[in-house]
Amino acid sequence: MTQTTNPPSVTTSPASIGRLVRDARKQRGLTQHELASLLNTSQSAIHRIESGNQNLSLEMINRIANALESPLITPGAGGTSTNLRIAGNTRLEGSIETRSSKNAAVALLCASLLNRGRTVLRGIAHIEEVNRLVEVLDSIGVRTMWSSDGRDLTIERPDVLDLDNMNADAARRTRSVIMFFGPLLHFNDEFRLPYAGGCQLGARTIQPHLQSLRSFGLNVQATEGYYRATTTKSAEGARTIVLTERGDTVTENTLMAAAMTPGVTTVRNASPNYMVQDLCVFLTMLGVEIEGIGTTTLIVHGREHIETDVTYTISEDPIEAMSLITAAVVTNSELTITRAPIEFLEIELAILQEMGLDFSLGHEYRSGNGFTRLVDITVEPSMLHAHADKIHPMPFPGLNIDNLPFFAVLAATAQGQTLIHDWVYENRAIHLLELNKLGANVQLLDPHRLIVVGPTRWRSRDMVSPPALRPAVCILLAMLAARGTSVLRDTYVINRGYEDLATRLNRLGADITPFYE
Ligand SMILES: CC(=O)N[C@H]1[C@@H](OP(=O)(O)OP(=O)(O)OC[C@H]2O[C@@H](n3ccc(=O)[nH]c3=O)[C@H](O)[C@@H]2O)O[C@H](CO)[C@@H](O)[C@@H]1O
Ligand SMILES: C=C(OP(=O)(O)O)C(=O)O
Repeated sequence: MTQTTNPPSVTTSPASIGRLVRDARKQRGLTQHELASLLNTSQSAIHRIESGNQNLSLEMINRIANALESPLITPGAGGTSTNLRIAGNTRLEGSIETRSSKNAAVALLCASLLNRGRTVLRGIAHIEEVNRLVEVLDSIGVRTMWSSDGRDLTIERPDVLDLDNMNADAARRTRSVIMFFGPLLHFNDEFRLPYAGGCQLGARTIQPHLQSLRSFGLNVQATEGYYRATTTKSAEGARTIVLTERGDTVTENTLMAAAMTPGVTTVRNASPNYMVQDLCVFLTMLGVEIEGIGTTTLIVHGREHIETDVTYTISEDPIEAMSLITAAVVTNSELTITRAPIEFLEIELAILQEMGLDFSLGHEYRSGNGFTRLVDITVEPSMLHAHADKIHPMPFPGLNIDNLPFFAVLAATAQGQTLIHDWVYENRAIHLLELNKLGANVQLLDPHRLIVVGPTRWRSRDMVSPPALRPAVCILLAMLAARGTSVLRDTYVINRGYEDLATRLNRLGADITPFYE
C-alpha cells in the first residue's frame, strides 16, 4: 500500500482546524484532558478549539501539531477535502470484520440523553456522523469521553442541558439530530433544533415524527432555520400511536418519547429494523420494558426517571456487510465477511443466490449485545446473471432501502438487464448514473427506476463523490474493479458512515491512497 506523503494544507478556518485537531487527537487515543495537559491548558480550551470556536495563532497550531506528533496540521492556502486515489483491477482476499452501524450509533447517542446514569457505548464506529452528534452533545454540556483504545464512548449528561449553546453547524450536517425531539421533550418546556441535514436524497418529511410526538405533548413550529418546540403535559394513562410511515427514525423518536412517559404506549406500524432493535435492547437495559421487539407492534412501559449505569455494545452494520459483499463480487474475489448480521441480509442473499452468487454461511453466533444473530459469509468468484424480477426495497423484513444502491453495481457486473426500483427516495437513483462514467450502462427511466445492463468493463476516472453516502461507496467499489488509476474526490460523505474503509480494503489487497487538498 502506498502512503500519502503530503500533509493536507488547511485554511485557517477555526472549524476545519478544529476537526483536524480532534481527528489527530483521537488517532493518538488521547482524551481532551490528556491533550490539554500536554499543552498546559484546560480541557475546555481544547473543547473550544475542536468545536471551531477558537481562532488559533500559527504558533499554537504548531504546538498542537507537536503535541500530537502529527504532520496532519500544516497551515496553508485553500480548503481541505479528503480524497482517494485508487489503483484498480485488484483482487481482494482474506477476511474482514463488519463494524457497528451508523444508524444504531446515532439513535443510541440521542437515547443517552434519557439516562441520568453513565452510558458507555461499546464498539461505536469512528465515523463523521458520530463525530457530528458528539459535537452537538458536547456543546450542550454532555461529557463525552473516548476510551484509550478508542473503541468505547462514555457519555454523562449534566442535570440541565445547555440547549442555547447547541452547535448548530454540527447539527445541520446530520439528519439524525431530529432524534433529539423524543428525549428532549421530557426535560424542556421550550427548545429549538436546527433543520436537519445529511445526504442529498430528495425531500424527507418529518411530519410522521411530529404527528407521533404530538401524543406526548410536543408541538413544533418551523421557523427560519429552526424547529421551535414547546411541550405540554401529555394525557395520563395508556395511549396507542399509529405511525403514518414505518420509518426507522420516527419509530426511534416515538420509543424515546414513550420510554420516559409513565403508562403504557402501544406503537403500531413500528419499524422492526436493525437500529430500532438495538435501541429497544438498550432501553430494556435502562429498565424500560418493551414487548414485541423485532415486530411492527411495540408496547412500551414508560418510567418517569431513568438513572442506570449501562454499557451497551452496538450491533454490526448490515449495510456495511452488504457493501463488502459487493466489493467481493465486483472484484471477482474470494472474501470472508465476518460478523454479518444475517437477519438483516437474508433477502439480499436470496436474490444474489438467484443471480448465481456462490457463497457459504458459517455457524451462527451472537453480537456483543447478546441479541443480534451473526454469521461469517464467504463469497466466491462467480458469474452473475441479471435477476429476472425487478429489485426493490421494502421496510424490514424487506430488502433494505440502503442496500438497494449496491444492487446497481451488482447488476452492472451481471450478464443481462435488471430493473431497479427505488420508490423511497426522489433523488437517490439519479446518483447511480455516475456509474456510467466508469463504463456502466445505467439508464434512468424516471426518478425512481433504473435499467442496468451488464456485464461492465469498468474503466478508471477522476470523479467527485456524489453527495449521498451509498452511491458514493458504489462508485468507490466500481473503481476497485476498474483498470487504471481512479480518483474519488470529496469523500467526507463516505466517512459519514464507514470507518477506515480505505485502510481496511487495503488490508485485503486493494491499493487506495488517501490524499488531502
Ligand atoms: C439514521 C437512520 O436510521 N437513517 C435511516 C432511516 O432514516 P429515516 O428513518 O430518517 O428515513 P425517512 O423517515 O427519511 O424515510 C426515508 C424515506 O422513505 C419514505 N417512507 C419510509 C417509510 C414508509 O413506510 N414509507 C415511506 O414512504 C419517507 O417518506 C422518506 O422519503 O431510514 C431510511 C430508510 O430506511 C434509511 O435510508 C436511513 O439510513
Ligand atoms: C440515507 C442514509 O442515512 P441518513 O438517514 O443518515 O441520511 C444512509 O445511511 O444511507
